Amino acid sequence: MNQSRPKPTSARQSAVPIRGMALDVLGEWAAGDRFAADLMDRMQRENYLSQPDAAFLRDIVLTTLRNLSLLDHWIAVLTEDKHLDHRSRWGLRIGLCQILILKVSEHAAVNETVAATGRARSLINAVLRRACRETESLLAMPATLPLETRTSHPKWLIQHWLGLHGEAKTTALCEWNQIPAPMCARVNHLHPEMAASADDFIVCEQLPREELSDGKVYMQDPSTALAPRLLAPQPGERVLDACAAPGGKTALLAQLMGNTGEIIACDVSPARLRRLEGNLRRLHVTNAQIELHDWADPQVPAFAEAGFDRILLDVPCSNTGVMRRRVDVRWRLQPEDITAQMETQAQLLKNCLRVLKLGGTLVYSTCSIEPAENERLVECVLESTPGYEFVSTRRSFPPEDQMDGAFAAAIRRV
Ligand SMILES: C[S@@+](CC[C@H](N)C(=O)[O-])C[C@H]1O[C@@H](n2cnc3c(N)ncnc32)[C@H](O)[C@@H]1O
Repeated sequence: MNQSRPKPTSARQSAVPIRGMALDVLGEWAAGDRFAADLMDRMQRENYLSQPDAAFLRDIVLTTLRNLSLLDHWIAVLTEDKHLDHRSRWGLRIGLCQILILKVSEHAAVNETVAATGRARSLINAVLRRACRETESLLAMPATLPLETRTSHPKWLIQHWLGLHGEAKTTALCEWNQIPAPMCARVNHLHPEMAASADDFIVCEQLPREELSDGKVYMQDPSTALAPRLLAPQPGERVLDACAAPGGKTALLAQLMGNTGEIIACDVSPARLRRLEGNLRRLHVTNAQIELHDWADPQVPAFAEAGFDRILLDVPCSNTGVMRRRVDVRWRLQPEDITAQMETQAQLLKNCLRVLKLGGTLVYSTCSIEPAENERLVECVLESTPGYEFVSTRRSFPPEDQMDGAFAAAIRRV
C-alpha cells in the first residue's frame, strides 16, 4: 500500500470518547456539504479537546476519508457484502482504519469503536476481530486492486486525469494524494528576529504554535510562493491582491515589497477578511489596506479607480492540486463544478484586468492542476480581451515538483 502511516497512536484509550466524535463528524460530513476540517474544528471547540485528543480525532477522520474506497473494499470482503446502516458502516470504516492503517492498539480500537457505534455490536465486534487476525492478508490486497480503489479516488476523476495526463502521471498523483502532507511553514522575514534567516520555507515535525502566534512563520506549502514571486511586486508600488483571504500570499507580497508602497487586500467574504486582518497583523504587514469587494461585479470600486501597478488574482478553484492536504475535496468535487468555477474565474479575470495600469502586470493563479481552469482559461479570456499580452507561466505538479499543485500566469497591459 502506497501510504506512509502516521506514528502508532499509543493505546489511545482516553476518557474522551474520540471514536464517537469521529462518527458524529463523519455522519454530518456525509449528510451535508460541509468540509471535514470545519466540522472537526467545531467539535474541538465545543468539547474543549486537548491537542492530543484533537490530533487523534483528525487522524481517524482524515485517514478514513483518505482511504474510503479501500476501507469499503475490506468491509465488502469481511462482511460478504452484507447490507449495513450508515452508522454501522462508518463504525466499521473507522475501526478498520485504526487497525489496518493507523495501527492503534487493537484492544482499544475494537472495544471503543464497538461501544461508540452502538449498533450491530456483534457484527462490528466480529468483523473487527477478524481484521485483527487477518491483518497480513488484508494489507496484501491493495496491490491487486484498481487505482480508484487502491488509492481511494472517484472513478470519474481518475478517468478525467488519465485522459489529461496518462497512466504514469495519474498513478503517481493518486499515490501522492494518499501520503499525509508534511507541515510546511514559510519563514516571515518581516518579523525582526527572522529578517536575516536564510530559509524561505521549513518543514516542521509538529505545529510550531509559539512561532505561529508570534508571526515568525505562517503555515503554507512552497507552491503558494509561485504566484507572488512571478508577480514580483517592487518596493513602493500600488498592488491589488483581489482574492486575498486568509492572506498567506498577501503577507509574502508585503515581504517582497519590504512593507513599502501599498497593497489593497480584497475579498468577498467578511468572515475570511477578519481572518486576513488577524493574520496580517500577526505577520507584521504594515503596507496593506483591507477592502470588502466582489470582483464578479463589473463596476469598478472607488479604491481601484487609480489603477494598480500589479495585481494578484488568486481565484477560487477546484483545489485539485491540494488534494493531499484537503482530503475530502475528492469526494465533494463533481465534474460540473469545474465548469461552474471557470465562469466565475473568467469573470474575475476580466474585471481585474480593467483596473491594471498600462504596462502593469497581473498574475492569475490557482491551486488546480486542471488546464481548463489554468492556461486554457487565460488563453480564452485574452482572445476576447484586446490590449493585454500573455507573458509567462509557472506551475508545480505533484509529485514531480515535490510540492502541491499550483498554476500562475503573468499577463501585461500593453
Ligand atoms: C484561493 S482563495 C485565496 C487564498 C489567498 N490568496 C491566500 O493566499 O491566502 C480564494 C478567495 O477568493 C475569495 N473570493 C471568491 N469569490 C470572490 C469574488 N467574487 N470577489 C472577491 N473574492 C472572492 C474567497 O472568499 C477566497 O477567500
